[in-house]
Order: sequence, then C-alpha cells, then structure tokens
Amino acid sequence: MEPGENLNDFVVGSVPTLIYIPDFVTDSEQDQLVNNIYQAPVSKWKSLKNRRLQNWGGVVHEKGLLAQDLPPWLTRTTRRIFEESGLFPSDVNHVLINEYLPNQGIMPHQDGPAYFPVVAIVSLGSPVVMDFTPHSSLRLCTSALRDSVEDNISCGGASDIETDKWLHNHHPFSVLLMPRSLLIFKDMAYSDYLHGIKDSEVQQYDGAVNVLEAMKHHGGNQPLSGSEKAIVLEKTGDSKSLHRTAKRISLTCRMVSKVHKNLFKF
Ligand SMILES: O=C(O)CCC(=O)C(=O)O
Ligand SMILES: [Fe+2]
Repeated sequence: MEPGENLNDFVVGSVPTLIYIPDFVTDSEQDQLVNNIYQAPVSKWKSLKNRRLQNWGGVVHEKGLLAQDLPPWLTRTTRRIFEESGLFPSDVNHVLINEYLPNQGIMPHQDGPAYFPVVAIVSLGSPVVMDFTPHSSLRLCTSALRDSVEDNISCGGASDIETDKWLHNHHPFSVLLMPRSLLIFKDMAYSDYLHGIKDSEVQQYDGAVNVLEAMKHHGGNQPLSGSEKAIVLEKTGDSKSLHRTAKRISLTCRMVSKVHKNLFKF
C-alpha cells in the first residue's frame, strides 16, 4: 500500500468483507520467499492428497496454539500484514504455506475455530481463482425443506421465508488471485461462506469480483515479465478463462489468540 492509501480503497465485491491488494509484495520479495520456502528441509513438507504444505508457527489445537516462533524471513511479510491492515489484535503467529500444481486445489472449507476470524493470503506464482460458496448447512437445509413435503423439517429454527431471504443475500462469487497480491477476508465472507480452489488447470474467472483490479496491475493480455510469464489469461467469446501453467504457492497468515508456549524444541 502506498502512503495515503487506505484499506477501504481495496475492498472488492459486495459481500462484507473482502480486501484485495495487488502487488503487496515486490518481485524480489516474491523470489526471496520462494527461495526460503524451498530451502526448508524436505521433512517440513506435509503431503496431502491434492497438494503439499508447510506449517509455520506451531501446532494448532482446539485449545489454541502450541507456539513456535516464525522465522525472520516470514515475519518480514507477516509484520507488514499486521501493521498495514490493522485488522489483527496482535501479530500474525501462524502461517500455512500451500503449494499447488496446476491441477491441484483445495476443497471448499471454512477455517477452523481456533483462528481469529480474519485471514490474509499472500499469493505467489501462478494465478488462480478462489471460489466462495454460501455455507452449505443452510443450503442443504433448503433442499431438505424443498424435498420434504410431508413433515415440517426445522432447520435450526429457520423458516422457508427466512432461508430464502438468507439465500437471496448469499450469492456465490469468486476472486482472481494474481501473484504477489494479498487477499484478506473477514466478517460474512469468513463466517457464512466456504472458500476453495478447483483442481483444474483451466479455471473460469467470469464471476470474479476483482477482475478490473487484478488486470490493471498485470496489463491484461500484455506480455509479462519474469516469473509472471506463466500467466495466460484468455478471453474467448464471453468466457474468460485462466490457464494454470506453473505452480502456485500461497501463504495463509492468521492469528491464534490462545497461545501455549511450546516447551519442546524440535
Ligand atoms: O491457498 C489458498 O489461497 C487458500 C488456502 C486456505 O484456504 C487455507 O489454508 O485455509
Ligand atoms: Fe482456508
């Protein structure tokens, strides 16, 4: 963010509250982060079915964080997120680093209850589309209500009218995450929506709420420099699609309020 710029200038979409800051890290910061991530011992990577990840800051439990200090190469970025956003009550103390190959993604999910309900995601490498879907419990409820003719299924006390009203106010949407950008989400976008990334090499970004903001900083279809050469955004007819040709690495930065000092050294 430049001096004089305000966080409100970066709000995108109509659901409270999504903040998209293009070019949050510079090219050289991106390179440094990537180098440090790949310098970590192989044992630091945890392989999941559809991606691998590194966990920094300690182990998150239901009861809080068994904390370990973040390394200085990460705090350079997390400190800025804390200071410039002003949205966390104290320093970011937990970072998940996810690596996605072009055909990998993350299932729609809601972040766990241990975290303070604000998340900041730094994107590096290939752009992707992140989808936000209204929280499934109420949606499943709605279809149950519709399908059930004979009895009065009650969905947490929500009437048909209330559920329809809820759905009327909760439309799915997506966000285009360009390399070096920062996405912050909180409030309803955090509590009432699941977020996820499709595991496909080609993703549609028609529904993205920040296309203009994302493109402005990346010159539309202009040739791009350095690590951003991998970006291919295509517009065929009415459909806008994104070809993922390189890896994406994201830093999910959060704050766990309850911290237990970790007595064990690893
Ligand atoms: O990679 C991303 O952008 C999302 C990661 C995420 O949602 C998470 O770690 O909870
Ligand atoms: Fe998440």
